[in-house]
Amino acid sequence: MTLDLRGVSVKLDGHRIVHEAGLLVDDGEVVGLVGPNGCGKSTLLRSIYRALRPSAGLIAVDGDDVHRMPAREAARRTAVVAQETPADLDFTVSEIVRMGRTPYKTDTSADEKLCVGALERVGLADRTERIFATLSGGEKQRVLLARALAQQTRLLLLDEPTSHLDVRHQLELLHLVRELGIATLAVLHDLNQAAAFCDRLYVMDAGRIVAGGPPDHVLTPELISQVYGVRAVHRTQLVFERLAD
Ligand SMILES: Nc1ncnc2c1ncn2[C@@H]1O[C@H](COP(=O)(O)OP(=O)(O)OP(=O)(O)O)[C@@H](O)[C@H]1O
Repeated sequence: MTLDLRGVSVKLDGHRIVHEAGLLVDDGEVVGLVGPNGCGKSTLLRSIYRALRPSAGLIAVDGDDVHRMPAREAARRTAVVAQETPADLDFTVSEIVRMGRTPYKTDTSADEKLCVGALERVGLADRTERIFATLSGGEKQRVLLARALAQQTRLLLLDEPTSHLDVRHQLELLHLVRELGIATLAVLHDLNQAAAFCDRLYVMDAGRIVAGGPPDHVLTPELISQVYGVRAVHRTQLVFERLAD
């Protein structure tokens, strides 16, 4: 499954927030989207999962325009882990994860098994009957990932998936996503983490994609200073790894 964006512009309330963005995620590739607050990353991601319609350009998943396919077909191809929405709050954990099966119109014991398996993978099999609203921020984020896993798509979109997670759960989520081996586009804020975890990065600034390529090529001190207005300095620091590694 590939994701191909060409000349995508998105307007909100008459303001052009994303300007002619182009990017590519190949099958099995993990690609990061980084950039300063307010540069348009979430807006671009929302246009890919059809929460917003672009004013211009093409968003193709496996060659087909996502905005011209039925919603169910789009949901069979693309899963998203974004921030929680108010609509999720009153459901139990297992109900939320079962929503991942909605595009398939089935309700079988195989679906049930898949959902239990997804919750096991994120380490929350013991929370199935809890009301989503009562979970911690990190637990909520992992439930939303379990829902995306249950959706069994070949393309995964992640919007700041580690923002509420402690260091161990951050590493576990990132490793889990890598293990899935599916095309992934992730909005990330931690540049070191993005560099370690992604095959390629795109950098956004003021609504435009200003750089793209392997992390080492993209995250130069010059670009970081131009885009973020800070100096990048190499220093020895604590690096965190999973105990299993
Ligand atoms: N309805 C709206 N009308 C006008 N501008 C909007 C609207 N919604 C969002 N924006 C603006 O669009 C810009 C891009 O927002 P977006 O959430 O895509 O940025 P982001 O890069 O994901 O930021 P962050 O890193 O802070 O999450 C921001 O300046 C935001 O204020």
